[in-house]
Amino acid sequence: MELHAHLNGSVSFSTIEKLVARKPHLNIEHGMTAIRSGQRRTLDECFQVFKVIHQLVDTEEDILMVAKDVIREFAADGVKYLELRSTPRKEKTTGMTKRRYVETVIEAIRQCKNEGVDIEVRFLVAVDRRNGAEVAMETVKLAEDFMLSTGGLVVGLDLSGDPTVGHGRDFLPALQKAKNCGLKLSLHLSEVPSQADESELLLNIPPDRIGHGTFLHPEVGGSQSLVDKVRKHNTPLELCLTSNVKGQTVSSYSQHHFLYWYQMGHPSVICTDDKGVFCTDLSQEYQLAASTFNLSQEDMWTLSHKAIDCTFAPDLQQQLHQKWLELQPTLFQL
Ligand SMILES: CNc1ncnc2c1ncn2[C@@H]1O[C@H](COP(=O)(O)O)[C@@H](O)[C@H]1O
Ligand SMILES: [Zn+2]
Repeated sequence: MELHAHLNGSVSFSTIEKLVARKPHLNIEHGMTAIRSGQRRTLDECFQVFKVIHQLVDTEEDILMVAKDVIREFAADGVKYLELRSTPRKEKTTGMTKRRYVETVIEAIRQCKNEGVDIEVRFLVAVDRRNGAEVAMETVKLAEDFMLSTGGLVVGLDLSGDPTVGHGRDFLPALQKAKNCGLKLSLHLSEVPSQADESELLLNIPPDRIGHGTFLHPEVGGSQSLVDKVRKHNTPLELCLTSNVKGQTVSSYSQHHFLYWYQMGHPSVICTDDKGVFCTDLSQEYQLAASTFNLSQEDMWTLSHKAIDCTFAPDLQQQLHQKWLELQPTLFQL
């Protein structure tokens, strides 16, 4: 179950190579698009990496290839249900529009389905906080249109982008509108310190899931009132270990807030965030969680099983539970 994956952050090395071959004039090397093992960057530097990738992915053909490759790679890793998220982008130079951007991602999802790739994929339209409130409102309208026209493939809205830019209050009307029209909300919350006010405000909506939530609890500068709100609504957290450690918002794997929420029995879903940029995959994230927090195979199985209840596709949940039941004996003996 992969519930938090940004499309352009998930581009693998082999896909980057194909993109570089299409655009040699950009002089982009792989060191500029990924943060390797042992390397760390500030979150700010991570956002520079996304800019480089966006230069490489600027046509409909690129989006189609990238989305199909990413879906196939998640499937090859054993992921059975994927919620992809991406920020619709307009590119003047290539004529790509935001609408075509979303249509192309949907096309990639449909093509993978027709080709028999063993994975269910749903899409969240992303709002990049850098682009401000007006664009956010336009994005919600776009997401609503696609939710209605894609037969349930577009299921929600994500709020992401550089957390140090803008304030959540500016996005409240757009987020509220999204919620009212039936889009599920996954919000990046307290990814960096000192955002308790913003998180308080956004938790009142309330969102359907939380991305990161690194600094929500009192021990790291959040507050009990924030934790209480999250618990009251039983809002699942999407937790991305490598992303937080490589982006330096968490000092080491053992310090990751996974443990805080997991020990509380709160719905916590392990995700990759940006498997390409952070050079990881979902299996590796599960492995890291297991080895860092001394969790058994059974614990890990239960963690992935419980994630089914956190999806934005309730229509698929029964089918996924069935799949987990069938898969369990083929993987290991509990
Ligand atoms: C590391 N933590 C993070 N925090 C916040 N936003 C992030 C992110 N990682 C990725 N994104 C968001 O996803 C975009 C890239 O994918 P798409 O072009 O949308 O497919 C980034 O530009 C940023 O807006
Ligand atoms: Zn994210």
